[in-house]
Amino acid sequence: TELEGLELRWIDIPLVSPFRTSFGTETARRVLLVRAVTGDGEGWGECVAMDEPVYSAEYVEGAAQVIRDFLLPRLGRGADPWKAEEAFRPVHGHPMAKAAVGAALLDVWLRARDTSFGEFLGAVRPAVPSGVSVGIMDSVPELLDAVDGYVAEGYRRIKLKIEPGWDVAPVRAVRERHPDLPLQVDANTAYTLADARHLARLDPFDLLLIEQPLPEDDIAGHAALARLVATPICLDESITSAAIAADAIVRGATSVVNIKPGRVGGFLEARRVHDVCAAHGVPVWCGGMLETGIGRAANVALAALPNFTLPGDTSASSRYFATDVTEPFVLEDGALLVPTGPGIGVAPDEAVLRALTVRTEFLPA
Ligand SMILES: O=C(O)CCC(=O)N[C@@H](C(=O)O)c1ccccc1
Repeated sequence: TELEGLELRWIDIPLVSPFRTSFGTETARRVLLVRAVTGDGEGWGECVAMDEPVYSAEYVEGAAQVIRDFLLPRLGRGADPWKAEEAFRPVHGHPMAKAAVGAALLDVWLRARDTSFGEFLGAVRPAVPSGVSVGIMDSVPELLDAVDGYVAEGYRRIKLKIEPGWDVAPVRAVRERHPDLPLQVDANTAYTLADARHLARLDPFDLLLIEQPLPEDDIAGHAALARLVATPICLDESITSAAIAADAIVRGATSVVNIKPGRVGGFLEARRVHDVCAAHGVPVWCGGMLETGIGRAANVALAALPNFTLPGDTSASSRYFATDVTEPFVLEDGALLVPTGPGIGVAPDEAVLRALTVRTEFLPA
């Protein structure tokens, strides 16, 4: 069937607590949602770009313009997710903008065929174990309180944000408090190869991995670092496609991969990254970008694929939001249930959406 148009919807959703990473602190999210309208109905996608280009080069206003001026015109009235991926290929970069449109088209395509994201992608389990990401805090006691709370909630893995000056001490404190807890760290590119000896001081704490210690374009640097530290290196920002995942793996730059559909251009490519990593015996886990229930639902379905063998940043809605845009995702025995309804299996609550909406714009195909 034909595409009638895309609705862009900007929402402001507050965070339950400030979230500090090596590139800044967030207290609320400006989120761009995309609703695809076709003759078959509608589908939803969430653009994971932040308000400012500090995680990667994309940002909300830029993504909206790329969708309006460069992606939608290339779709014409086409609504086929594969043809859309092909139509977007001449546009360089902008994976998060592409992924948001692609997810909305895939959602409406699957709803029309009464097929869930999980069935379509190849989910092999009904629930996925949840990890949780813990931001940089003002003090170690404050960090320990936060970690204790998440462990009490049942989270299966803790990820600590680190940066120079906040790394060995907080990791040591958490490890001493929780000797058997699956634990990993995320540097968000905050270190250099000169920090190798310092990062090796994390080796005694039995971490699952060190995520993206170096800048995203430094594949060779991560390969050199992997030879200098014992803890496995995991890449996030560096992995923008299945081909790049394969290159990073064969060059010894990464032995675990964080998959984020928005970072790689969409769910079709995310599955290719999963498959390439599986072919190399490299485990993957599902990263997070503080998604609302719309993006979270699709991520949970992806995280149920066979090679997602590590808990991801697929936390409960309450980790970030007092009120989610959809029915909240709730931790059950430390896991989230994979939605079974058609498409992403969830829908935004109209009243909540209206209350959070800053602006909408309908773009006719
Ligand atoms: O649980 C979540 O959704 C967030 C997990 C997380 O730490 N995301 C990090 C990241 O670098 O992966 C991030 C934080 C803020 C903005 C972008 C990314």
